[in-house]
Amino acid sequence: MTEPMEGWRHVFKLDPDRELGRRELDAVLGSGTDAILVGGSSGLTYDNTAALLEQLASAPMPVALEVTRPELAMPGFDAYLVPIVLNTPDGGWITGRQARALEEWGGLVPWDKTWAEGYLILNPDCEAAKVSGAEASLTELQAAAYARLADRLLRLPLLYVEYSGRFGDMALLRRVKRALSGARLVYGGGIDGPERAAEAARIATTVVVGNVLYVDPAAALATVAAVRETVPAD
Ligand SMILES: CC(C)=CCC/C(C)=C/CC/C(C)=C/CC/C(C)=C/CC/C(C)=C/CC/C(C)=C/CC/C(C)=C/COP(=O)(O)OP(=O)(O)O
Ligand SMILES: O=P(O)(O)OC[C@@H](O)CO
Ligand SMILES: [Mg+2]
Repeated sequence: MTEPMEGWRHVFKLDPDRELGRRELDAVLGSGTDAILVGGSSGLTYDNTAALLEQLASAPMPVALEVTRPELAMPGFDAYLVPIVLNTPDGGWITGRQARALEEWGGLVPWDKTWAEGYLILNPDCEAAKVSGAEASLTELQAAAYARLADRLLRLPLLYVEYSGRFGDMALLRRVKRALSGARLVYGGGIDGPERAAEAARIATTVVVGNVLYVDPAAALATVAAVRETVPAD
């Protein structure tokens, strides 16, 4: 991977703090998804993350870790993504915690497979918004301004529009897309089956499916084909 998420249209996000049966996990591994992202905004520990990594040992697709705590730094993943929350007034979640973690891990980070992930958190009720104090109720204009900031000023490789737990505003997502020139647009939140997956895939380059896997695995698995069959409208 020379660019982050290169070739990833559909991604399943697995949360080490939640249980997925072996049968469901095998179905994910055989689903044809482009990648697995291991992440969550609370309850992640070294032990539960290492255990999930072990369960994913036979994955035929890349397995990446969203590094949300310093103690999750561990070898064995194909890629590491470090979140930066763009829309929080609390600098601790923009660069503070990341810099402190790099004091400890900086010399060991595999930089050729590590990237920053600019997060625009837009569901005020999601855990990530609460944890990071994100100002998540944004107008289209405000969201597009953050997109330009990420893309043009900070030149981040990824912009992750995050509605975790709720399906987002697709008109806003389209506006964000138009504001980007180089950053890859990643969308996640509230995809509960193929229809919403296709809607998001018409706009975003990468579509992330999380919670539904734990409540309705069949609906989750059906999102893979839906995303693959959808051509993004530019
Ligand atoms: C081998 C080796 C040393 C590997 C190195 C790995 C590495 C790159 C280490 C670098 C160290 C480093 C920089 C670590 C970062 C530490 C850190 C504290 C970063 C801050 C992360 C951050 C901004 C978190 C805020 C919350 C957030 C944006 C989380 C992203 C994931 C997310 C939104 C998950 C969804 O959560 P979920 O639980 O599903 O939400 P719901 O409950 O609402 O559904
Ligand atoms: O869990 P859902 O709502 O599918 O969201 C996926 C992902 O964006 C969470 O970080
Ligand atoms: Mg989740």
